[in-house]
Amino acid sequence: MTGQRAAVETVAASARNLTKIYGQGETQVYALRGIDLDLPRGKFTAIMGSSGSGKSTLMHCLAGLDKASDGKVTVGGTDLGSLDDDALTVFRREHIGFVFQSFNLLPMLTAFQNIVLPLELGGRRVDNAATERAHMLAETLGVADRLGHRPSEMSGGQQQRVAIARALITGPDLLFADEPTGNLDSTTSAEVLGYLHKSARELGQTVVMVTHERDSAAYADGVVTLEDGRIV
Ligand SMILES: Nc1ncnc2c1ncn2[C@@H]1O[C@H](COP(=O)(O)OP(=O)(O)OP(=O)(O)O)[C@@H](O)[C@H]1O
Repeated sequence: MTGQRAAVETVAASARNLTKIYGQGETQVYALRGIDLDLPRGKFTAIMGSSGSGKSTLMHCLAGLDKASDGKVTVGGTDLGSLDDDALTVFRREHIGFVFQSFNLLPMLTAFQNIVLPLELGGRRVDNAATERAHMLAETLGVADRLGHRPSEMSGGQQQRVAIARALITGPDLLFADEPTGNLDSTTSAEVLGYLHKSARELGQTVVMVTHERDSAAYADGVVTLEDGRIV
Protein backbone atom coordinates (compact mmCIF):
# COMPACT_ATOMS: atom_id res chain seq x y z
CA MET A 1 0.00 0.00 0.00
CA THR A 2 1.34 3.43 -0.85
CA GLY A 3 1.78 5.96 1.92
CA GLN A 4 -0.84 8.17 0.33
CA ARG A 5 -3.46 5.42 0.26
CA ALA A 6 -2.75 4.51 3.86
CA ALA A 7 -3.30 8.16 4.78
CA VAL A 8 -6.64 8.29 2.93
CA GLU A 9 -7.78 5.19 4.80
CA THR A 10 -7.04 6.54 8.26
CA VAL A 11 -7.69 10.26 7.72
CA ALA A 12 -11.13 11.29 6.43
CA ALA A 13 -10.24 14.94 5.91
CA SER A 14 -7.30 17.22 6.45
CA ALA A 15 -6.36 20.87 6.40
CA ARG A 16 -2.86 22.23 5.75
CA ASN A 17 -1.97 25.83 6.47
CA LEU A 18 -5.67 26.63 6.08
CA THR A 19 -6.04 30.39 6.09
CA LYS A 20 -9.18 32.45 5.70
CA ILE A 21 -9.19 36.22 5.47
CA TYR A 22 -12.43 38.18 5.20
CA GLY A 23 -12.50 41.67 3.75
CA GLN A 24 -9.64 43.78 2.43
CA GLY A 25 -7.25 46.48 3.60
CA GLU A 26 -8.05 48.01 6.95
CA THR A 27 -11.20 45.92 7.44
CA GLN A 28 -9.34 42.60 6.98
CA VAL A 29 -10.24 39.89 9.48
CA TYR A 30 -8.06 36.79 9.85
CA ALA A 31 -10.69 34.15 10.67
CA LEU A 32 -8.24 31.20 10.29
CA ARG A 33 -4.48 31.63 10.71
CA GLY A 34 -2.82 28.57 9.20
CA ILE A 35 -4.73 25.56 10.55
CA ASP A 36 -3.15 22.08 10.30
CA LEU A 37 -5.64 19.37 11.13
CA ASP A 38 -6.28 15.68 10.42
CA LEU A 39 -9.74 14.29 11.10
CA PRO A 40 -9.39 10.57 11.86
CA ARG A 41 -11.75 8.31 9.92
CA GLY A 42 -14.53 6.71 11.94
CA LYS A 43 -14.06 9.03 14.92
CA PHE A 44 -16.22 11.72 16.47
CA THR A 45 -14.33 15.03 16.70
CA ALA A 46 -15.63 18.18 18.38
CA ILE A 47 -14.51 21.67 17.34
CA MET A 48 -14.74 24.02 20.31
CA GLY A 49 -13.92 27.65 20.95
CA SER A 50 -15.47 30.90 22.05
CA SER A 51 -17.59 33.08 19.79
CA GLY A 52 -15.55 34.45 16.89
CA SER A 53 -12.70 31.93 17.32
CA GLY A 54 -13.25 30.58 13.79
CA LYS A 55 -15.29 27.39 14.34
CA SER A 56 -17.91 28.05 11.65
CA THR A 57 -15.29 29.27 9.19
CA LEU A 58 -13.21 26.12 9.73
CA MET A 59 -16.24 23.92 9.26
CA HIS A 60 -17.39 25.77 6.16
CA CYS A 61 -13.94 25.46 4.58
CA LEU A 62 -13.67 21.75 5.46
CA ALA A 63 -17.16 21.14 4.03
CA GLY A 64 -16.51 23.01 0.80
CA LEU A 65 -19.13 25.67 1.64
CA ASP A 66 -16.50 28.41 1.68
CA LYS A 67 -13.19 28.78 -0.17
CA ALA A 68 -9.91 29.09 1.70
CA SER A 69 -7.76 32.19 1.14
CA ASP A 70 -4.65 30.01 1.36
CA GLY A 71 -3.71 26.43 2.19
CA LYS A 72 -5.31 23.14 1.30
CA VAL A 73 -8.35 21.08 2.31
CA THR A 74 -8.58 17.40 1.40
CA VAL A 75 -11.70 15.29 1.93
CA GLY A 76 -11.63 11.56 1.16
CA GLY A 77 -8.45 12.10 -0.87
CA THR A 78 -9.93 14.91 -3.00
CA ASP A 79 -8.29 18.35 -2.93
CA LEU A 80 -11.31 20.67 -2.65
CA GLY A 81 -9.27 23.50 -4.18
CA SER A 82 -9.14 21.54 -7.45
CA LEU A 83 -12.94 21.59 -7.85
CA ASP A 84 -14.95 24.37 -9.54
CA ASP A 85 -18.26 25.48 -8.01
CA ASP A 86 -20.39 22.91 -9.87
CA ALA A 87 -18.03 20.04 -9.06
CA LEU A 88 -17.95 21.19 -5.44
CA THR A 89 -21.76 21.11 -5.24
CA VAL A 90 -21.82 17.54 -6.53
CA PHE A 91 -18.94 16.60 -4.20
CA ARG A 92 -20.78 17.97 -1.16
CA ARG A 93 -23.95 16.11 -2.10
CA GLU A 94 -22.16 12.79 -2.44
CA HIS A 95 -19.42 12.98 0.18
CA ILE A 96 -20.56 15.25 3.00
CA GLY A 97 -23.56 15.05 5.31
CA PHE A 98 -24.89 18.05 7.23
CA VAL A 99 -26.86 18.33 10.44
CA PHE A 100 -27.89 21.75 11.74
CA GLN A 101 -29.38 23.21 14.90
CA SER A 102 -32.78 23.43 13.18
CA PHE A 103 -33.58 19.96 11.94
CA ASN A 104 -34.68 21.14 8.46
CA LEU A 105 -36.87 18.12 7.74
CA LEU A 106 -39.47 18.61 5.02
CA PRO A 107 -42.82 18.78 6.86
CA MET A 108 -44.95 17.06 4.20
CA LEU A 109 -42.66 14.02 3.95
CA THR A 110 -42.55 11.05 6.34
CA ALA A 111 -39.36 10.25 8.24
CA PHE A 112 -38.53 7.54 5.69
CA GLN A 113 -39.09 9.90 2.76
CA ASN A 114 -36.90 12.53 4.44
CA ILE A 115 -34.12 10.00 5.03
CA VAL A 116 -33.94 8.87 1.38
CA LEU A 117 -34.37 12.38 -0.06
CA PRO A 118 -30.61 12.99 -0.63
CA LEU A 119 -30.51 9.90 -2.86
CA GLU A 120 -33.42 11.15 -4.95
CA LEU A 121 -31.93 14.65 -5.18
CA GLY A 122 -28.72 13.01 -6.42
CA GLY A 123 -30.68 11.21 -9.14
CA ARG A 124 -30.34 7.79 -7.53
CA ARG A 125 -33.13 5.24 -7.37
CA VAL A 126 -34.42 4.23 -3.95
CA ASP A 127 -33.90 0.52 -4.61
CA ASN A 128 -33.96 -2.39 -2.16
CA ALA A 129 -30.41 -1.72 -0.97
CA ALA A 130 -31.23 1.95 -0.27
CA THR A 131 -34.44 1.01 1.54
CA GLU A 132 -32.48 -1.51 3.61
CA ARG A 133 -29.86 1.10 4.47
CA ALA A 134 -32.55 3.60 5.50
CA HIS A 135 -34.05 0.98 7.82
CA MET A 136 -30.62 0.08 9.24
CA LEU A 137 -29.87 3.77 9.96
CA ALA A 138 -33.31 4.29 11.53
CA GLU A 139 -32.67 1.24 13.70
CA THR A 140 -29.21 2.48 14.76
CA LEU A 141 -30.62 5.93 15.55
CA GLY A 142 -33.61 4.59 17.45
CA VAL A 143 -36.32 5.93 15.12
CA ALA A 144 -37.31 2.70 13.33
CA ASP A 145 -40.82 2.94 14.79
CA ARG A 146 -41.21 6.50 13.48
CA LEU A 147 -40.52 5.93 9.78
CA GLY A 148 -44.15 6.50 8.73
CA HIS A 149 -44.53 9.67 10.82
CA ARG A 150 -44.27 13.26 9.65
CA PRO A 151 -41.96 15.69 11.51
CA SER A 152 -44.91 17.34 13.33
CA GLU A 153 -45.67 13.94 14.87
CA MET A 154 -42.16 13.56 16.32
CA SER A 155 -40.28 15.08 19.26
CA GLY A 156 -37.32 17.39 18.65
CA GLY A 157 -34.84 14.66 19.54
CA GLN A 158 -36.53 12.21 17.17
CA GLN A 159 -36.52 14.80 14.38
CA GLN A 160 -32.80 15.41 14.89
CA ARG A 161 -32.11 11.67 14.81
CA VAL A 162 -34.03 11.42 11.52
CA ALA A 163 -31.93 14.35 10.25
CA ILE A 164 -28.77 12.40 11.22
CA ALA A 165 -30.05 9.31 9.36
CA ARG A 166 -30.73 11.53 6.33
CA ALA A 167 -27.20 12.93 6.49
CA LEU A 168 -25.76 9.39 6.63
CA ILE A 169 -27.84 7.79 3.84
CA THR A 170 -25.17 8.42 1.19
CA GLY A 171 -22.39 7.02 3.41
CA PRO A 172 -20.53 10.36 3.42
CA ASP A 173 -16.80 10.78 4.07
CA LEU A 174 -17.73 13.34 6.72
CA LEU A 175 -20.80 14.13 8.77
CA PHE A 176 -20.80 17.77 9.90
CA ALA A 177 -22.98 18.69 12.84
CA ASP A 178 -23.22 22.42 13.54
CA GLU A 179 -24.48 22.98 17.12
CA PRO A 180 -26.78 19.95 16.64
CA THR A 181 -28.28 20.17 20.13
CA GLY A 182 -28.81 23.95 20.18
CA ASN A 183 -32.60 23.53 20.05
CA LEU A 184 -32.85 20.62 22.48
CA ASP A 185 -33.18 20.31 26.26
CA SER A 186 -30.31 18.74 28.17
CA THR A 187 -31.74 15.21 28.40
CA THR A 188 -32.58 15.11 24.69
CA SER A 189 -29.21 16.67 23.85
CA ALA A 190 -27.42 13.88 25.71
CA GLU A 191 -29.40 11.32 23.74
CA VAL A 192 -28.61 12.90 20.37
CA LEU A 193 -24.90 13.22 21.26
CA GLY A 194 -24.91 9.55 22.27
CA TYR A 195 -26.32 8.66 18.85
CA LEU A 196 -23.68 10.75 17.06
CA HIS A 197 -21.04 8.84 19.00
CA LYS A 198 -22.74 5.57 18.07
CA SER A 199 -22.71 6.57 14.37
CA ALA A 200 -18.92 6.81 14.55
CA ARG A 201 -18.36 3.72 16.70
CA GLU A 202 -20.83 1.31 15.08
CA LEU A 203 -21.09 2.59 11.50
CA GLY A 204 -17.51 3.87 11.13
CA GLN A 205 -18.82 7.31 10.11
CA THR A 206 -16.50 10.27 10.62
CA VAL A 207 -18.39 12.88 12.62
CA VAL A 208 -17.31 16.49 13.17
CA MET A 209 -19.34 18.66 15.51
CA VAL A 210 -19.07 22.39 16.13
CA THR A 211 -20.10 23.33 19.64
CA HIS A 212 -19.37 25.93 22.26
CA GLU A 213 -20.45 23.63 25.09
CA ARG A 214 -17.82 21.66 26.96
CA ASP A 215 -20.46 19.12 28.08
CA SER A 216 -21.29 18.35 24.45
CA ALA A 217 -17.64 18.05 23.44
CA ALA A 218 -17.18 15.44 26.18
CA TYR A 219 -19.08 12.94 23.98
CA ALA A 220 -16.43 13.18 21.26
CA ASP A 221 -13.35 10.96 20.81
CA GLY A 222 -11.23 14.08 20.31
CA VAL A 223 -11.57 17.82 20.79
CA VAL A 224 -10.01 20.57 18.67
CA THR A 225 -10.02 23.94 20.43
CA LEU A 226 -9.76 27.15 18.44
CA GLU A 227 -8.70 30.52 19.71
CA ASP A 228 -8.42 33.54 17.46
CA GLY A 229 -8.18 31.41 14.29
CA ARG A 230 -5.53 29.03 15.66
CA ILE A 231 -5.64 25.56 17.20
CA VAL A 232 -4.56 25.72 20.84
N1 LIG B 1 -18.55 36.85 6.13
C1 LIG B 1 -17.71 37.42 7.00
N2 LIG B 1 -17.20 38.65 6.76
C2 LIG B 1 -16.33 39.23 7.61
N3 LIG B 1 -15.90 38.67 8.76
C3 LIG B 1 -16.37 37.45 9.05
C4 LIG B 1 -17.31 36.75 8.20
N4 LIG B 1 -17.60 35.56 8.77
C5 LIG B 1 -16.90 35.50 9.93
N5 LIG B 1 -16.16 36.62 10.10
C6 LIG B 1 -15.22 36.89 11.22
O1 LIG B 1 -14.31 35.83 11.30
C7 LIG B 1 -14.04 35.47 12.66
C8 LIG B 1 -14.42 34.02 12.91
O2 LIG B 1 -15.84 33.88 12.77
P1 LIG B 1 -16.60 32.48 12.93
O3 LIG B 1 -18.03 32.71 12.58
O4 LIG B 1 -15.87 31.43 12.19
O5 LIG B 1 -16.45 32.20 14.50
P2 LIG B 1 -17.23 31.15 15.41
O6 LIG B 1 -16.21 30.57 16.34
O7 LIG B 1 -17.99 30.20 14.57
O8 LIG B 1 -18.24 32.07 16.22
P3 LIG B 1 -19.70 31.74 16.81
O9 LIG B 1 -19.51 30.73 17.91
O10 LIG B 1 -20.15 33.06 17.34
O11 LIG B 1 -20.54 31.24 15.67
C9 LIG B 1 -14.85 36.48 13.49
O12 LIG B 1 -13.98 37.53 13.85
C10 LIG B 1 -15.92 36.94 12.56
O13 LIG B 1 -16.35 38.23 12.89
